[in-house]
Amino acid sequence: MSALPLHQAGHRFGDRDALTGLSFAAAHGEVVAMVGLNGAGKTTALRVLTGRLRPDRGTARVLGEDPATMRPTTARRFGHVVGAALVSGDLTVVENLRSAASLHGLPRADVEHASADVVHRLDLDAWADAPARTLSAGNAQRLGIACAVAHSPSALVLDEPTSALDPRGVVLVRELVRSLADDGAAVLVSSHHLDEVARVADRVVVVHGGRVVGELAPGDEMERRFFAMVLAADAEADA
Ligand SMILES: Nc1ncnc2c1ncn2[C@@H]1O[C@H](COP(=O)(O)OP(=O)(O)OP(=O)(O)O)[C@@H](O)[C@H]1O
Repeated sequence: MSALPLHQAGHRFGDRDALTGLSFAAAHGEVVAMVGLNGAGKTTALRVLTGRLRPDRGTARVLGEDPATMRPTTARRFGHVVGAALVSGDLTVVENLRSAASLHGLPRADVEHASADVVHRLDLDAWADAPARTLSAGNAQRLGIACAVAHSPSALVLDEPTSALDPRGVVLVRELVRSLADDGAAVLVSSHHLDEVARVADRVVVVHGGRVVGELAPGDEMERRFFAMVLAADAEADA
């Protein structure tokens, strides 16, 4: 079953079309990457999926529900980082994680273990007792992701999750995302890095001009095929 479908989603900011009939889905057990040029519509699509924007047309569903009116029981099975993460600067890394896990409804008995586990998986051990506001940009990004996954969500949406990360962080996030999908989660990430998504994604969706213009199988010549799709879409729009 598809956990994260968008169907013919449209959204306009003033006189600017951000989404122009965007459709795709991520199923349980798969990692789908959305790639596209700056301004293609990736973040707008993810904001629709997290309920922060209502599409002007079309539909979005997360775990079978409209994200804007999602029941709390469903929201607890969802994790996302799109824009600012749900992190308090005054709380320590571990306190933030306990808080995020509890807010997502993790049983009290499991909160401690889940928090410690994700701290370790994202190599934040040395910062466990540091206030979040003292973290470097890369470690703050790791913490935001950690807070989104501590409850082992069934659906996960991450906007450019490795933009501030060092090469080790990139590998750790890749392993984390992969293991969540292997455990059955539907994962959707946006990225600018074709070589990186090729390593983690089952499918790579190309967004251009607010819609999906093709799909790349991870592998050779992704860059060439990416630009061929984008140029073909531009030529079609100009015709
Ligand atoms: N709040 C806003 N107000 C007006 N226009 C917006 C707003 N947010 C996005 N846009 C416009 O919508 C279009 C899609 O933007 P979006 O941020 O979704 O692109 P993106 O693919 O995430 O880009 P990037 O790779 O640069 O992050 C762009 O033309 C952008 O200028």
